[in-house]
Amino acid sequence: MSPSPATAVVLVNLGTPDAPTAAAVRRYLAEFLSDPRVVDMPRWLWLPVLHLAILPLRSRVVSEKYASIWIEGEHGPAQNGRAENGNSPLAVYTRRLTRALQAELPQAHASGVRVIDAMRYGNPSLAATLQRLRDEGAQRIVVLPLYPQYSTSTTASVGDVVAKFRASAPGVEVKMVEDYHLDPGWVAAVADSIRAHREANGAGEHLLFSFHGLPQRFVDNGDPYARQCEASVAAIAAALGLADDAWTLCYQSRFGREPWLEPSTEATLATLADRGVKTVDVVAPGFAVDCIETLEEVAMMLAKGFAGRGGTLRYIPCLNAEPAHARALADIVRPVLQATEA
Ligand SMILES: C=CC1=C(C)c2cc3[nH]c(cc4nc(cc5[nH]c(cc1n2)c(C)c5CCC(=O)O)C(CCC(=O)O)=C4C)c(C)c3C=C
Ligand SMILES: [Fe+2]
Ligand SMILES: [Fe+2]
Repeated sequence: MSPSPATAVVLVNLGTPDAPTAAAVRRYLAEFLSDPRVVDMPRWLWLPVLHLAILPLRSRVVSEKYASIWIEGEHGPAQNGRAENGNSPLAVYTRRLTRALQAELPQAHASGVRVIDAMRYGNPSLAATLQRLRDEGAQRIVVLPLYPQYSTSTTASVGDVVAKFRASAPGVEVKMVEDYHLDPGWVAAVADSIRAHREANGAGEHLLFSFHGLPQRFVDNGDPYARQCEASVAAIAAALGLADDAWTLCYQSRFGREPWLEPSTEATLATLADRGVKTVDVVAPGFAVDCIETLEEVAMMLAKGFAGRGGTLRYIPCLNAEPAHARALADIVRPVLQATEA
């Protein structure tokens, strides 16, 4: 066997349950929702609420949603110590994107670069992946969180794991990409995916840019997420030459009772239906790959709700493992790799 390359790129996504069962969803949500970056209530208050009220109810309901989108028949070789979560769309597309990026980067470093996928929560664990790379002799690691827009709840949480690893492995150089919300290659790839959808299906009467939401309080406390979502959309709309009244930026996937970013995707669709709009295209440029929030919430539930109001919602898939996506990420990673070689 050839020795492992001394340079690695780690594509990090949020994470997903190992199976579409209540028990697996409970394990995953327990880890995810215990992260103070995600829910910042005092632990003594939040942990009892989480374990006694939220997890018992939500795990079963959400496991049925996962079951409705689980990808069948994907039994590729086990990679990166993965358990059986290979068939969650988020895991499948992240793994395919990792392979596509690997194919884009062969010449980036004299000794070759190994591209590997990892998850902030669940499997394959980011912390364990970084430790394994160190044990296998990696000297330089570039961590690329698959969040185009920076948020403390997502990117900074990956940063926490990276910071802990750095402290435990002073000999390894670790760089992390903070965001790529205005990267020209990424903006062009998203714009091209919308253009291709419009060429194939005709343009809908209105285009929604739907992003995962965040408590408004996070933004009030300085989280740049909403500003970066707005900047991404302005750049994508400009690349497409869209008129200002042809699109709306909105936020989906609300969780809990406090105010989240507005307007919500659901309320925006209701307003459009009331105005008599019949066809709406929805794209989700905050998600690198499709997942429960795009496939179940948007393409299934919100589409059903809009159909009930007499309209048609056409969901434009995420960039997933498209070659243009892998090329954009390669262009983002290459200069960081070169900077680590010096
Ligand atoms: C307080 C709760 C949550 C915050 C804050 C939050 C921010 C946030 N999340 C993403 C991206 C994804 N979230 C996903 C699922 C998901 N998110 C929450 C809650 C918060 N997210 C929950 C409870 C769940 C699980 C599903 C559910 O129970 O409804 C996913 C998909 C995971 C999958 O397996 O498919 C992604 C991706 C971002 C970008 C973000 C802040 C900007
Ligand atoms: Fe989320
Ligand atoms: Fe959700």
